[in-house]
Amino acid sequence: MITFRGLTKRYGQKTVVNGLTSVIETGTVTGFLGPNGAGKSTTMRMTVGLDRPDSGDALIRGKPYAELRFPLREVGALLDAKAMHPGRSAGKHLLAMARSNGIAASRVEEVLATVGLSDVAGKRTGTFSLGMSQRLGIAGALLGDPGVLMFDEPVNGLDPDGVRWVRQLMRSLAAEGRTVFVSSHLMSEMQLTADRLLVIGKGSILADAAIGDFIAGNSSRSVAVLVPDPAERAKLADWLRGNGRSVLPGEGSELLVDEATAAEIGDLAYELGVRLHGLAERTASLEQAYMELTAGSVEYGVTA
Ligand SMILES: Nc1ncnc2c1ncn2[C@@H]1O[C@H](COP(=O)(O)OP(=O)(O)OP(=O)(O)O)[C@@H](O)[C@H]1O
Repeated sequence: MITFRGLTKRYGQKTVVNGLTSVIETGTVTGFLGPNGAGKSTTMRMTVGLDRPDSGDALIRGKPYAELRFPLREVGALLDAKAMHPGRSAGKHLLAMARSNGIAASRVEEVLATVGLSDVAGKRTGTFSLGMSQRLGIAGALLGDPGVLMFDEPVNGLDPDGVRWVRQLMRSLAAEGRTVFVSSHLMSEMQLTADRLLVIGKGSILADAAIGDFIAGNSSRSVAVLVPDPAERAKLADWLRGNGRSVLPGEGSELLVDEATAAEIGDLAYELGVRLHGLAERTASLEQAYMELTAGSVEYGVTA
């Protein structure tokens, strides 16, 4: 569990993390989302003692990071994949980390195998591609077998196979009862990986919810209805509009009815004698819900 209590960070005049209060639960993957510059990395850095909060705190299983005797055994973090000594081999890099935290040297081989880097254990990390560095960073996070894991954009630079591997890894870490806190800009990936979401904009919380509730609460539900006969299509659309419903023409013979259920529209069509070729509820994607929620919090956007 990670607990944020009024966590606040200012750089000069700017408050980049503003009174963040939340509990990141064990046994779940919590996605940490927000536009560029929202304060995600700063929050994660403060959690592992790399930045000092101006007020408030972040606790790992109830303790500040500075009070953890062997921090790598409590919390593993991948924050900046390229932040390692370029002249050191992957194996030596992990061995140094293990030694500093009283972790058995045998863990090095284990985690290298887990991330698929056993064959390049002797290679200098400076020669690694971004994807390999990400894998090594993940190996470092797993090294101490910690109960809390934090990953800042872990799929950055990974190929599709690697992206899927990270997704499965996050899911299995959470299934083992660990706390997994992960930031990403890949909404489709987050939709597949996360149980809960913490969304921030300009340093403040915009949403803290289960992913299903987040999508339902930040997007409208619609039903796509396929009515092959134009006259019947107009009849159905007119009836709905006459009853205060919002109806938009879709592709071809399709109508899109806002805030409706398939059962409701199916029953109505039956009563009106309108023949249907299709009826499907459209659930919004995480991307749509996220875009609607964060529209006012994008700092570094371009106007289309
Ligand atoms: N060392 C620093 N000195 C001054 N400002 C900083 C420093 N580190 C971060 N900032 C500022 O804090 C804000 C939050 O940055 P942060 O990297 O935490 O955002 P983020 O949500 O991780 O963004 P991204 O999605 O782009 O990685 C930004 O405006 C950034 O410019």
